[in-house]
Amino acid sequence: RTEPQDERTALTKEAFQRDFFNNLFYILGKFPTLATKNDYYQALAFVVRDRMLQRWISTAAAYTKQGSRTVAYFSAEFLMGPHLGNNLVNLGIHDEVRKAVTELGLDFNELLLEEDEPGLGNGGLGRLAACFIESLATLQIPSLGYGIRYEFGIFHQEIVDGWQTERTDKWLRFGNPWEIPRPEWAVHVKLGGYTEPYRDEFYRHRVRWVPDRLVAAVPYDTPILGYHTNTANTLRLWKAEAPESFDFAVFNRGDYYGAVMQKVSSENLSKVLYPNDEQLQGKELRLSQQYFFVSASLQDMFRILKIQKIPVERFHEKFAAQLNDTHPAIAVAELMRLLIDENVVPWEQAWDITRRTFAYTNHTLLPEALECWPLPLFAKLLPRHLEIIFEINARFLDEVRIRFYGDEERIARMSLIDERGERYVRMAHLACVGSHAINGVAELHSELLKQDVLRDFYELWPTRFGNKTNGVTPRRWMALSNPRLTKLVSSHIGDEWITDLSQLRRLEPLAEDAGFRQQWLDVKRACKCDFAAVALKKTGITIDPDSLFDVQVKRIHEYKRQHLNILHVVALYHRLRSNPNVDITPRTFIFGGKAAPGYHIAKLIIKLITSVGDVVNRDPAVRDRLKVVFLPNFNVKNGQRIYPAADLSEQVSTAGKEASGTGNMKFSMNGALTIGTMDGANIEIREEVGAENFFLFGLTTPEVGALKASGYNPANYLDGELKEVVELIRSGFFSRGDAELFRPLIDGLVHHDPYLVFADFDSYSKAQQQVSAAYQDRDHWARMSILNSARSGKFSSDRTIREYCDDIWKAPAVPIRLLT
Ligand SMILES: CCc1ccc([C@H](C)CC(=O)N[C@@H]2O[C@H](CO)[C@@H](O)[C@H](O)[C@H]2O)cc1
Repeated sequence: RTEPQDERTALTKEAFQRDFFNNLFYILGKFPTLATKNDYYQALAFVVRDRMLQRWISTAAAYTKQGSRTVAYFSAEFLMGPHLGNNLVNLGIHDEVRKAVTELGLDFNELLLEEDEPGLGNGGLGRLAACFIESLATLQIPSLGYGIRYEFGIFHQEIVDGWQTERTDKWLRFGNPWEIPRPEWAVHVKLGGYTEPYRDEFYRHRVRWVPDRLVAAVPYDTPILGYHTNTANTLRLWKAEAPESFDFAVFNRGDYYGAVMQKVSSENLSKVLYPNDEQLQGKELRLSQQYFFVSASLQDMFRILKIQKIPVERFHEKFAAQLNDTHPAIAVAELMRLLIDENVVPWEQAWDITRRTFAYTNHTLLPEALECWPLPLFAKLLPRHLEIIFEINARFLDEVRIRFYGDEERIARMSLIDERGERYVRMAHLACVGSHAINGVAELHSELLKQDVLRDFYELWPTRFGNKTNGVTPRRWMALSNPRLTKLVSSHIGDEWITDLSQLRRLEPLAEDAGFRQQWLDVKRACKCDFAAVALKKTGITIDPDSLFDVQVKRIHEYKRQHLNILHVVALYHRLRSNPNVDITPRTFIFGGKAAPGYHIAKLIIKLITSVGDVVNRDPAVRDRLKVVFLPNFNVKNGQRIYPAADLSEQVSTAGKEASGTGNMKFSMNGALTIGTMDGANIEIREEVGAENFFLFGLTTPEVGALKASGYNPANYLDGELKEVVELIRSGFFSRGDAELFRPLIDGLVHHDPYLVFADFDSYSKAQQQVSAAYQDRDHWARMSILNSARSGKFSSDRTIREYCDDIWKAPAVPIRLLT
C-alpha cells in the first residue's frame, strides 16, 4: 500500500467501520434497523470512494501542472462491470475491508453482489475498453476514457420457457456512487440545420453551421484506479440534456408538452445502448449518439488545452486519440471542423494535426458490421461534416489517382463515398484516411485486414498498418475473480505477477510437482463448487463439480458457432441413448450469452440449447453423466464467476471470423484448456501454451476460403452421427414433437451453413473425444492446466497497452505524488 492517508481516508479496519456508519447516517440518512442491503452497499462504496479521491485529485493536478501528453480513448462502449471489488483490489485493501465488514455481521460477498454493474457495452469491444483504461492507470499513463453515459445499458436477459426475453437495465435506479457529475464542464452539441459561407471581420472565408437543435452534453466522471499506484485516471461519460430543460415561455403559452418536448428529445441521445453486436442498424439516433459524444469529447479536449495554455496548433502533441472501431470515426471530420471553423486553422495544417492525433483499431471483419451511413441521413444530421468529408475525399482521391495512375476501380473502391444506391459514407475509410496508425486485434486478424477488408489502404500506406494482440487485466480476471488461485500462485512466486504477468512462467517447474498439482486441482474444484451453487440458484439445475465443466460464454452469433457445440452435445446424448453403458466422461455443458434482440436465429440457438438441456437433464438413461446449463444474463459479474470454474474453454468460431476473442485469454489464465480453431488469438494462445496443451480442430482460414471457393455443399457432410443428430432435432424430439420449431435453424445449416458447422463437425467431435480421454488422467490434466496459466503472460492488457504506447501513442508514464 502507498503513502499514509489523512484521518478521513485512513486504511485501518476501525476507520472503515467508522466511516461505514457515518456514510449510512450522513449520506444515506439511514440507521441499521431501517437500512437495506443496497444502503449498506452504498455506504461501503463511499468508504472506498473517499480513499480514491486523494489519488484522483493528485493525478489531475499533476497532469494539469505538467501538461502531460494524454491518451484519449474514444469508445461508444465501456463494459466496466462492478466497481467495488475491483477498487478494493487496486487500493490493496480488499481483505481488510472484508474483515471490517464481516466483523459487523454483514455478508461481504452479498454486498459486492448488490452493485448494479454498469453494462455500458455489448461484448468484446466494450470490455476491452474497460481492461485498457485499467491497464493505462496501472502503467501510470495519463489517459481519458471518453464515451456515453447510457441511462439504460445492455438489457438483462431472462430465460422464459427456454427463450431469451429482454428486461430494461435500470442500473441507475439507486444512484451511482462511483461517478461525479461535472455540469461546470458541460458543452453544447449541434445537430441538423444548414451551413452558409461568410466572410469574417478579417475578410477571411469562413463557414457557419446553423444547427436546427442544440443538445447539452454533461460529463460524469468516474475515477479509474491503477493497481497499487497513486494514479487515478478519469472515465468521462457524457449525458445528454436539453439546453433548456423547461421552456417557460412555451409553458406560459399553455403548451406544457411543448415546454418539455426539447428535454425529452435531447435526453434520448444518451438514453439507451444499441444492443447489436456486429450487426449494423443504420438508425439516425445511433449516428446522433456517435456524433454527440465525439463532439463533446473533442470540445472538452480543447478546453483542457486552453487551461494548460497549449495552442490549438499543438493539439496532436498533447493528445493521442484512439478510435475504438468506426463508431467514433466521425471524430476525424469533427476535429477538422473545430480546427478550421472554430479556430481558423488552415486546411493543410488542420489535416496534419488531425492525422497525427488519431489512430484506428478495427475489431471485426464481418461485412455486416462495417458502418456505412446513407448520405441523405448524413446531410440532414451533419451538413457541415459532409462538406468536410467531401473535401477530405477529394484530396485523398487525388493522392490515390497519382499513386495508382488510371486505376479508376481502385478509386471507386477506396473512396469515402460509396456511390451505389442512395450513396453512403464509409466510416472505416474515413477512419483509415484520418489516422496515422491502423491496427487489428490479433496477428491473423491484422493479416486478414491487410489482405482483404483494408487491402487497398495497406497497399497505399503499408507502414501505417500494425497489430496489437488483445489482452485482459489480470487484476479483475485473476486477483479479484479467483482469490484462491491468486493466493496459491503468490505463495509460490510472490505477487509481482499481478503487474508483470510474464512472471507466471515461474510456475512451469511446479507443473512437475505432484503436491502443487493437487493444490491446483483443489483450487479449481473449489471454484467449480462455488459456480455450482450459482447455477443451482439461477437455473435450478444441480451440477456435479467433479464432472468436466465445458464452457462457452460469449455473445450468441452464428460465426461463434454455439450451434456446433450443441449439435455435439446431442451426438453425445444420442451415443448414450444408443448404448447406455458406453464409457463417457461426465460433462456439464455450460452456455451463456445474449443475442441481439432482432437476431432471430441467435435466439433460436438459445432455445435449442435450453430445449436439449430440458431433455438431457431429465433423462434417467443419462444418469447425470451429461448436464446442459444455460446461464442467464451473462455479464461481467457472471463472467467473474464462470472463468475460474471452467475446465474446458470453447473457442470454436469459423477460422477467419473471430477478430481476436478475449474470453479465451481469461479462461487460459485461470487454468482452463482450450478446444478451438486456428482463429483470432486462439492461434497465439496455442503458440504460447504449446500445441500439446491445446485441443485444436477444424479448417484453417485458407481451407475455409478454398472450400467456399470450390462451392461448399453442407449436405455432403450429412452422414453418420451428424445425420442422426440432425434427424433427431428435425423430428421434434427436443421440441415436444414440434418439427417446425427448429426448422429455420436446421434448414439454414443443411442448405447454406455459411459458417461451415457441418464441415467442421467431425473434426470437432474427434477433438472432444481427445478432451474426454485427457480428462480421465486428472494428474496430466492438472499439468496442462498449470502450463496454460503459466504461459498466459502475453495476454495481459498491460502488454498490449505498452505496445500501443511504444508504437502509436508515444505517451510516457507520469508517476503521481499524493497531495496531502
Ligand atoms: C454496428 C454494430 C456493431 C457493434 C459492435 C461491434 C464490435 C466491433 C463487435 C465486437 O465487440 N467485436 C469484438 O471485439 C473484441 C475486442 O477486440 C474481439 O476480441 C472480438 O473477436 C470481436 O468480435 C461491431 C458492430
